[in-house]
Amino acid sequence: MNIAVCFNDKIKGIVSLPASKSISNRILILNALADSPLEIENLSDCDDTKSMLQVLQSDVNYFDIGHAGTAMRFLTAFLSRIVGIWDLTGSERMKQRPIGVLVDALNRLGAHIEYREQVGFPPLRIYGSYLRGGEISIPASVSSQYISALMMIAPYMAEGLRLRLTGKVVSRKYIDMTVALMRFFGAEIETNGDFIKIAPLPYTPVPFRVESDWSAASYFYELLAIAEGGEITLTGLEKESLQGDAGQVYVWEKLGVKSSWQGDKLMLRKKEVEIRFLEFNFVEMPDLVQSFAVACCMNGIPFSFSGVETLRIKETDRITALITELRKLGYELSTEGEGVLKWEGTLALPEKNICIETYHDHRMAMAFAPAALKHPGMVIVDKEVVSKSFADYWKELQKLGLEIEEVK
Ligand SMILES: O=C(O)C1=C[C@@H](OP(=O)(O)O)[C@@H](O)[C@H](O)C1
Ligand SMILES: C=C(OP(=O)(O)O)C(=O)O
Repeated sequence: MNIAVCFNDKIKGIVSLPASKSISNRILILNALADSPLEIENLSDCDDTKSMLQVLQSDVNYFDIGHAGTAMRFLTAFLSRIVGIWDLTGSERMKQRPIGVLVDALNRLGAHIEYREQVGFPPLRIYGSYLRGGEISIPASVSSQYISALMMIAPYMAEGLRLRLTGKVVSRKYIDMTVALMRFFGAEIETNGDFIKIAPLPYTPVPFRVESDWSAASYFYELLAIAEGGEITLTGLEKESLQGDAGQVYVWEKLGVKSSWQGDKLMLRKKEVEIRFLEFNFVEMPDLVQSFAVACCMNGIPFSFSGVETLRIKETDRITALITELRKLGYELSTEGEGVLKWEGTLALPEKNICIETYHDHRMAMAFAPAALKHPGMVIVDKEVVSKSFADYWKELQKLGLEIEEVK
């Protein structure tokens, strides 16, 4: 369904954030490997976690995990050590998202995985069996999810795993999250720069509560950054978070949103904008580029964002999507090589009837919605797309004064 969106002038309220999908999908894998009988508290109810659960609870051997990158990558590794023949596929977009680095690594460690269509991409046929393990080098510049996937099954490889990361390491904070969660389940891991050593020591089941999602928090920061005034309370977040996206707090401060903890609640308030230009490297927080790009344009703050090369292989090519859709609102963005997205302040005439395409990407819908503060009545295509990570997104925005009208 497509919707026209606008806001009442007062942005004030309490927002309940969804559980982290990254943590949920890791804990499901760790729990399954540990054969844990324990319930996971506050597991995400998002599509990507449902995709993961559907596979882990199933008794068939053909799985379609839709758009869920973590499910595709983590399950490829997980299934390669479960005896049986498994077919793993996903959405049309998933078939364009590379997986060769992970498949090559697993095959070198003793797995047997074949491509069903295009070499290097899903769908896959996985002949699950015993994994020998050992030492390998793996390129770390495409997706950290390949590394997390290998690491999580490493305690169940006969020789354990010694991983040498090569090239530029992207999304490293997600690797750190994997290390922390594995240790919580009793794994023995030594890290030394880009070398990771994991002992062949099975996990111990532990009770676990999933914290709320810091990536989802970004849309409320963004909303307040664009708004004239207001106050938003976010619930469920951890201050000492396992999520790298918690680092966004300091960047929003520059854009005029101050955060303060009141017990376990995070209060967001307006303050003066500190900068006229935002230069930031997003290599550790790739999922936040859309929120910051829209916020900066709406506030007339030119920017240069580096570390964005992996955005081309996410749910959509997010670089092209941002350039195309922000152009409709009157902002001319450009790129510099593969790794930089920038806005030098060049304006164009906004379109009359703005209609934002979302390209099956939850973060396009979520990041563009706050722009309705400046463009009331703009249309967002396919409102349901948000369920990939945040099914109640529109409901939470409505608490803050969003009005939604269904349109054709
Ligand atoms: O491990 C994870 O949970 C994730 C890692 C990141 O992907 P890349 O490592 O492909 O950048 C991130 O963009 C994704 O949303 C979730
Ligand atoms: C990139 C994302 O997810 P995934 O790679 O897990 O599909 C995301 O949620 O922004």
